[in-house]
Amino acid sequence: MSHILIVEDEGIIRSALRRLLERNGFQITEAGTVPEARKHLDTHQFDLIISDLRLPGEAGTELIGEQLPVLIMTSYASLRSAVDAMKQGAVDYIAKPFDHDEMLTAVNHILNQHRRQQKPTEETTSQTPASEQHTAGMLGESDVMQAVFQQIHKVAPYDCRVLILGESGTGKELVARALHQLSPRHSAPLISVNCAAIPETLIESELFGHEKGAFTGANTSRNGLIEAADGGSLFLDEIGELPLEAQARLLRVLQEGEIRRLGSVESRKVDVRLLAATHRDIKTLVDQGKFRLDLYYRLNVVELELPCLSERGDDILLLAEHLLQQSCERLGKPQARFAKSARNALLSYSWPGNVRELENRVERAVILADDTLLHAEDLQLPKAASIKKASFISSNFAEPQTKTSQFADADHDPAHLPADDLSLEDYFVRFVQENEDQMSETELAKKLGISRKCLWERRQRLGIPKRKTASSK
Ligand SMILES: Nc1ncnc2c1ncn2[C@@H]1O[C@H](COP(=O)(O)OP(=O)(O)OP(=O)(O)O)[C@@H](O)[C@H]1O
Repeated sequence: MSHILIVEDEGIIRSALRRLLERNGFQITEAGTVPEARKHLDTHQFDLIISDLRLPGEAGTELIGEQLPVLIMTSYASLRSAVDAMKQGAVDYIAKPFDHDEMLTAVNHILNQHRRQQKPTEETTSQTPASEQHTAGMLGESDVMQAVFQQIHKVAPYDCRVLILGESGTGKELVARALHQLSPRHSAPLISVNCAAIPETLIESELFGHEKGAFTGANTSRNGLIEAADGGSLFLDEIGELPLEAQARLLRVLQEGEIRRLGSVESRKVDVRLLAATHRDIKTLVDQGKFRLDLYYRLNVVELELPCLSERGDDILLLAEHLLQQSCERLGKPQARFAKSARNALLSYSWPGNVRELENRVERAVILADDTLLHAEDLQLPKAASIKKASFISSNFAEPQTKTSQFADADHDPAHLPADDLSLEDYFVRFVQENEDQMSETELAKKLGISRKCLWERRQRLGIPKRKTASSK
């Protein structure tokens, strides 16, 4: 079980965070100040420190450098202080009040990454060729993944822009992290922005920053995320969703190496390495007039394409075993293993949701199985006939009998139900699946009467990643 040290002087926040993390299987120790935290560090082994930035006496950043990952919380949601913390070596930051899911995602991500980083060190001593097996936490022994790792190692040291392509859940964000970690910029921040998750009206001010009074509600001036990445790398995920106006501004930044905040007449120099990713076929977006050709050329200095999970052969088992071990540890369950039937099922399923879907199915199997030997049924893989749609829908749900997971049976797939029988969620799923090939995320959100951020969040919650289609990769 991972042991986390929480350093927070506000008792209410500290105990709320403790409850959240304990409910999710972590062992917790609390401290109110940095000296108190140091006493615990002297006597106990920890896997992660989560510390408030501003504490009475010494700042939370004083704990950085203890050989442990430090996640900084800041109620002063100023990007500047968070970025400063990252420059000093914090692995991530989170603004208070934090969202529970966001906190758990950050914690799990950091712990996974930390564990993976420990492994290559152990393996280097036993002469394993590190670059071929693990590239900054990515697993894969298949030829296709080895080719990807080689490309990453070749490209990372140079300052060139990289466009990462691949279906949803194939590991595009991990590739961006690897490129940053293996680059000379690794000690500066990597700022990741999901262009599909930021409301269209805010995207320009988030990226480029703004001056006071630049628009209604701009009460103070603010740095944008591009400036926050100065000296480091900027990862623009789902770049295909960037509105055309923001594309024009981004193009200017790339051409001139300068940024102009909204409402400002002055430009500032920025030194940022741009990494971008999309699951869409960006050339089709260019043909449709939705993506600027000149920006595409600027971004696409090196193109790196990730194979779908089903093309990675035995890597499916390698990843599944790894995820199984991680899930058992995280959930505090005895170590489980796959029976032959489960291994065969893992290899013959088509994995439309790729590694993310595999993660979800393995974790659910660990939670629900009564035994430590997991069988094919425990993975609840949809039958061949309903794989294409049903597998997306049930992949994120822990309970086997939820309304959504019953779609694994094609008769209950919302695509086959008459419109009158649909719940609002069914309707949402059906509408998205029927229209996503012809519409951009912005158009879909507009038709549904919700924001793009909300669309993105619901896609995550309902487990309907954007899928490969004629107009998307
Ligand atoms: N080769 C790999 N080894 C280990 N874990 C992996 C690998 N590839 C992906 N993952 C894990 O799968 C999950 C999805 O990966 P990631 O978020 O990088 O995918 P993505 O392509 O960026 O997805 P999306 O397009 O939906 O944003 C993450 O939890 C990541 O850690």
